[in-house]
Amino acid sequence: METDLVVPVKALPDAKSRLRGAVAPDEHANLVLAVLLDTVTAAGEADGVRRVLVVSSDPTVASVLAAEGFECVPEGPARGLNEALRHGAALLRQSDGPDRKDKGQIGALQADLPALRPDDLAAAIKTADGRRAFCADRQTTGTTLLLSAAGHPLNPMFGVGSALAHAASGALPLTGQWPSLRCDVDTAQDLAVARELGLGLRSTALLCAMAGGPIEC
Ligand SMILES: Nc1nc2c(ncn2[C@@H]2O[C@H](COP(=O)(O)OP(=O)(O)OP(=O)(O)O)[C@@H](O)[C@H]2O)c(=O)[nH]1
Ligand SMILES: C=C(OP(=O)(O)O)C(=O)O
Repeated sequence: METDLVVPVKALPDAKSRLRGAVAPDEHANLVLAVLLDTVTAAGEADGVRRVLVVSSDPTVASVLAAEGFECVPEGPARGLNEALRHGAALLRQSDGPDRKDKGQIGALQADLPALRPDDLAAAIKTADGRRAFCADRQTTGTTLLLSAAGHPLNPMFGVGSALAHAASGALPLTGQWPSLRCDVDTAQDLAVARELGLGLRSTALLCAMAGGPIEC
């Protein structure tokens, strides 16, 4: 069985506000884009992943992803992270052929995993084995990956304390090590941890290119 992933991204001027200050103000949007590209590149290379669909109404996000060959659709009429995820999941389900209808697993993957390794994501999906499941972030309170049960709705509950909410909804906590899947970057400190794990090519290139930036190359 293969899994389709929805990756939500806010409008760039508002995105990753807690990460502001990690790089110069005029590089913030480029950092958000580099982190996104590293995330979707690794996700697309993971065994068990069939499609990666970004949901964002930001035109720059859409054009950068299109240029790199990734799928992006605008948000639907309802605003908010969980609404964007539901919208992406519905579009994926609608486009399923008869062989997959009502059988596929859909996941929500955060867009801020710049150290993501395809093998960590593949191992988490394999462990879920078609069950509703989630992977908590390294602080254990947030969620970096939520998987629907095969053929069932995603029912996303992202937001403050989402790990508890997902567990309470019956999702299986995925407890493997998978540090790259747990390291979402909300703050400059998270970015430093991701850097220790090993950033993807885009984030590495951006940070290296910045004179006096946080990475010495
Ligand atoms: N499409 C869409 N994505 C969203 C929305 N709200 C949050 N996201 C995305 O959901 C993911 C998780 O959100 P956060 O980690 O809180 O990221 P953020 O909201 O950009 O960060 P902060 O401004 O620091 O809270 C990020 O990839 C966001 O871009 C939304 O309303 N629509
Ligand atoms: C919205 C979430 O992300 P974060 O905690 O990284 O803001 C979440 O984990 O549910």
